[in-house]
Amino acid sequence: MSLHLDVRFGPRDLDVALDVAAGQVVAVLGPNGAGKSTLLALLAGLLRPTAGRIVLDGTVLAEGGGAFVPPHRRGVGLLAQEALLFPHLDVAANVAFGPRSTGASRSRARARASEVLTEVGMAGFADRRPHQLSGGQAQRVAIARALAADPRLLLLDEPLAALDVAAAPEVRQVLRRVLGRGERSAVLVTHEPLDALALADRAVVVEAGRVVEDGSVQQVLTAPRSRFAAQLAGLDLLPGVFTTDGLRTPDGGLVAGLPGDGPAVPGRPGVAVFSPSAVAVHAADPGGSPRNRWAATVVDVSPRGEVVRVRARLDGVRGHDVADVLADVTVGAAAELDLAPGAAVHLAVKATAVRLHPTIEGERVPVR
Ligand SMILES: Nc1ncnc2c1ncn2[C@@H]1O[C@H](COP(=O)(O)OP(=O)(O)OP(=O)(O)O)[C@@H](O)[C@H]1O
Repeated sequence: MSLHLDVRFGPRDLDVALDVAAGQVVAVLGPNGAGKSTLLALLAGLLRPTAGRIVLDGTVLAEGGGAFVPPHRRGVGLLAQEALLFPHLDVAANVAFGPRSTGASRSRARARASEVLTEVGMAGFADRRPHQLSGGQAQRVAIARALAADPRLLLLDEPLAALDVAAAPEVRQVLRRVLGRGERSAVLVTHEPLDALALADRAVVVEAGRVVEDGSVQQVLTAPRSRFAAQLAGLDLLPGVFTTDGLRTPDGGLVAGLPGDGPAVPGRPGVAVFSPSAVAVHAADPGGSPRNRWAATVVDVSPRGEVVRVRARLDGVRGHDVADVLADVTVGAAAELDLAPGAAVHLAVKATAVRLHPTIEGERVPVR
């Protein structure tokens, strides 16, 4: 199976292109309201794209203003946050429901249910009713139900989000097993970077209805190019435009750094990424090289284990919260500098601690 999607959904300003190769698991990350659920709804057939198309294994599932395959004929399985089992059916009948509704005989559907219940470690629960299951067990049954119809593509919408901390690991294990063999393609919407690391091969970051980042999960979390991924990874990120000397940031300054992944083409957008631990905080301008020094105002100071995390807003930028820089300083330094919201500070970070990555923001991801 392979998925090719290049769609617009006008009412929610979504414009996304995405290809998923056979057996690949793609995690879709992004802030609230970014369009992740809308993307899944378009794939599942709950919404029609206003333009563009979705093609699964050569079959056009939906085309703006044209073809539209209804949800139950798509060969797409959807797993939601809640298990949503039929309360009046036992576990086996819940799982057999999918194959039955696509025409399998009763015995064939039962046999298939038994196979997938074994796969998720729930074979011993076939006769139970949903109300006799824990949250984690119910979600494992829901996974079995999604698999029973042999979907060409699995859609997972925050499958662990509704589970308590004790149940999430066992369900994550089951998903690892189910997705880890490279036999099933899946799109996994998650807020949790650990789930992306544990379950996905690739991560796509969606912000404001656009793909702003697409790479291996590792790459997205260690060398983020989007504000959202930088927050997930706990890194600083300043957006800007490349010049021949570095990256011009919204405060008008120039950031120098080491090359990142990809070319720094003058005039093209990029980001400077660095760790809060690499940022030095001073009461007065430390002087020295003119680069990578900013006058800033402290907006928040919070303890964080052994260090104090300072959030400071660059003075050259107005009403632009992307220009906040996080700095981790020792408790002693925070006291000595008398750091509190409103304090004027100077920040400095060495060029060798900064990576300059090109970004795809504002561009369409090329469709292969
Ligand atoms: N049923 C709806 N009707 C109209 N607009 C909607 C509807 N659902 C979502 N939207 C809007 O569409 C945009 C994308 O929302 P969507 O739910 O897809 O984001 P999301 O990334 O899934 O967010 P979350 O992480 O909060 O679930 C948002 O601006 C949202 O307000």
